Amino acid sequence: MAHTVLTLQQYKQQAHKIVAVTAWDYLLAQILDQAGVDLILVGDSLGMVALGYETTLPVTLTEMIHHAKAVRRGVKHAFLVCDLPFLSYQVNPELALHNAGQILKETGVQAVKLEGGYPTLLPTVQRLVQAGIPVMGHVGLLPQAVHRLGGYRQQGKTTEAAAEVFHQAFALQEAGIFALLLEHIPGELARDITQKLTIPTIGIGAGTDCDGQILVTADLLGLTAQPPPFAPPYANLRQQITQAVADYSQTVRGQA
Ligand SMILES: Nc1nc(=O)c2c([nH]1)NC[C@@H]1CN(c3ccc(C(=O)N[C@@H](CCC(=O)O)C(=O)O)cc3)CN21
Ligand SMILES: CC(C)C(=O)C(=O)O
Ligand SMILES: [Mg+2]
Repeated sequence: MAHTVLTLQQYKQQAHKIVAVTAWDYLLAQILDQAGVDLILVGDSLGMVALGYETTLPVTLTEMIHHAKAVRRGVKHAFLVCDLPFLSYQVNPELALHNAGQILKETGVQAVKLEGGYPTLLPTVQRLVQAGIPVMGHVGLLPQAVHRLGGYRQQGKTTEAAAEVFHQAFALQEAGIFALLLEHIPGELARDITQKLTIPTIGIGAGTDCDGQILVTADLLGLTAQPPPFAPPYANLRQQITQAVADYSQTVRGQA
């Protein structure tokens, strides 16, 4: 059975953890879906892992749509979400609805995710939800705000900063998001938010007490040259690929 927003809500109620990963192409998406993950995010981190940009800021709506269409063809069961890229939703709610709607129409993903919330983005979240588009929230470390934050540092460390993340989480739930991504915040803060919200939380670098976990697939597989400190590799594909190509090269050159 294909997953829906309801599956994710039930998982929270049943204390059944949500397994989420990112994808950017057909091949990996098909493998991830067949491996049985619950949620696949076409994350704008694809700008860094698949396109070689230094940050996620240059990623365009056209690029996200291109990758999301490829991912969609590989996914049959997982709930499929696409990140709204930088500047596709911050200008005003109407432009955000136009862009999010274009993503849903052209790619077949089921939901979109956007970074941040209170105060300016709440009307935007409401606008999308009213139009029938499920929206996932994202608080804590916001990679699209890397220049304002001064790096990819952990957020919510002081009492005031923690209260601010908490406030954002509640305001977004109130605005109608169906799930919330918590990135790079202390585990206790993520646990408190998870206990107090009725919608599921999905953590990355946010401890073990969220309703689910997400990792960038390149980090999970050990493909990334310099993964974030909170992303443990579950395979060593970078090294295995290097070895496979070395073996192949030796075979070919041996045929001289
Ligand atoms: N491959 C990949 N994995 C990710 O999880 C990811 C991306 N790319 N791109 C978008 C953002 C960027 N992320 C990152 C990147 C680096 C750190 C990191 O190195 N943090 C250090 C401090 C960095 C600093 O001070 O600037 C840390 O100790 O928290 C954390 C999250 C998470 N996201
Ligand atoms: C936090 C992560 C999962 C994300 O938004 C991305 O991969 O773009
Ligand atoms: Mg993202």
